[in-house]
Amino acid sequence: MQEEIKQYISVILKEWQPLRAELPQNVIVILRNIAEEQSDNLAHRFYESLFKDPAIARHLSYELVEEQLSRSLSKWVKAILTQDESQFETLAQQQYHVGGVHARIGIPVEFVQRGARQLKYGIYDYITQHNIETELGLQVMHYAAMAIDIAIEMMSHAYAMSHYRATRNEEAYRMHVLMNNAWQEQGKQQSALSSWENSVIYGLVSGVHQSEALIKISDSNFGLWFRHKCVRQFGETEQIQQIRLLMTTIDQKMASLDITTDIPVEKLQDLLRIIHACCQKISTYMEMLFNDVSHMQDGKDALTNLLNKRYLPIVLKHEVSLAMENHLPLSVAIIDVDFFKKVNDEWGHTVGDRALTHVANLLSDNIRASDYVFRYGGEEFLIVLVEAGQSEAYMLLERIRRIVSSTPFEAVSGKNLPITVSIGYTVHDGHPDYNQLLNRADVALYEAKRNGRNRIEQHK
Ligand SMILES: Nc1nc2c(ncn2[C@@H]2O[C@H](COP(=O)(O)OP(=O)(O)OP(=O)(O)O)[C@@H](O)[C@H]2O)c(=O)[nH]1
Repeated sequence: MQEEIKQYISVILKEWQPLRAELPQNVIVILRNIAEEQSDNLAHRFYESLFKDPAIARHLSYELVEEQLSRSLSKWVKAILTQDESQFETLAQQQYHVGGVHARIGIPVEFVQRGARQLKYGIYDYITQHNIETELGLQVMHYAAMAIDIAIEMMSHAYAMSHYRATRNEEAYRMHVLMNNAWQEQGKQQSALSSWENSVIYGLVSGVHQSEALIKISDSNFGLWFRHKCVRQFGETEQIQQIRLLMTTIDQKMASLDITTDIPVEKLQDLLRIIHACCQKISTYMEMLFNDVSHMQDGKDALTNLLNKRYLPIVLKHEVSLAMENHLPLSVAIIDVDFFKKVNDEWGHTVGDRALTHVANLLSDNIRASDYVFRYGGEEFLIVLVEAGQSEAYMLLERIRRIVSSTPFEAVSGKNLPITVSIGYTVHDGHPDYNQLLNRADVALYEAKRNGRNRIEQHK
């Protein structure tokens, strides 16, 4: 779990734990009774209030609520009202999980808050209907309301963070597009870097440095671009951090010069060597940065030219809501190259890379125009098969499996290697969280591997 979330949880638990620790036994008993007798009713009340608003239909179906969500919410109510401090840590993590699911499904936070209000009304009704003595009733209501608020706050935090990440991705994407032409920008900045290097070399060698202050790299045109635009456009990537370190090294070396006196030749040569080596490294990191971006910009994986994973959530979210709105089938498959490590080990990474491109090409040549194929991980691919239920997905995937195993891959001239893939797939079951599709396809893939590879398994 991220450090930021851990800290957040620890602050909230510090508030929640004493509330629970100080509860008198008779309050705990009533809370337990409410949980036992009322949690199903409260869950029902929660969803009933939501379905009064037609806007919720975009996010949830009655069937899903009936079959799954109501039960989960009832369990949630029980846990919030009855669990003690020893279980709070787990409870907190569950709130984060739920908040993340809500963000993926796109259930707005205000709907959850509206439903939570119904839980409080329900608990209040219980207290008044059971003629619970005022002081006791007040304590029950106080704890129940606080505990619900605390749990919802954690959920909302997870939701907001998830949204923030998605927005940041979108913003990064927009910034890339704004850059218009990455190659042009790259050329411009590479030449700003060389021109700074040249003027520093000239200054140092010709002694101009004694009369004019040498410009630090961080204050040069390149440095300004780096500090203001580059970091914002690319985010805190590994390359950005390396470039920053290299710039600091250069500036520190230059600051240590005594420019009022002549610099000894060896010292000068040493400095020039360092500056040159650092600038070359900066240049290489810049190239990597722009290379990644130009591929990111069109959502493509650099090696295989397939879609990269970054935009998978956008596609899956869209396809899942289309499937739900139009009652259409949808399948997702994860495809993994069998014993791929052996290919790398025996033939080297370059051949391994070519094998991946070979499989990627077979996949994209053999899916329907409507489907999506992603590079999902190292030697894993993911296919989104739109409007394909169990049998159609199986047919399409079986065709792909056969084509891969029967198309020769020439590792080196005259030497063909057998390549096979294992496939796990699953059919959308109406749940709005696309992560479930990914998890289920993954489990099925594991089965396909376990059952001997070069085969397909479906998760049911
Ligand atoms: N050449 C190359 N290799 C990669 C790339 N990405 C991941 N790999 C390699 O893929 C291999 C995956 O190996 P494993 O996960 O052990 O699985 P496997 O050998 O395919 O065996 P099974 O999946 O169990 O059939 C590792 O050796 C990775 O280094 C890549 O982009 N290029």
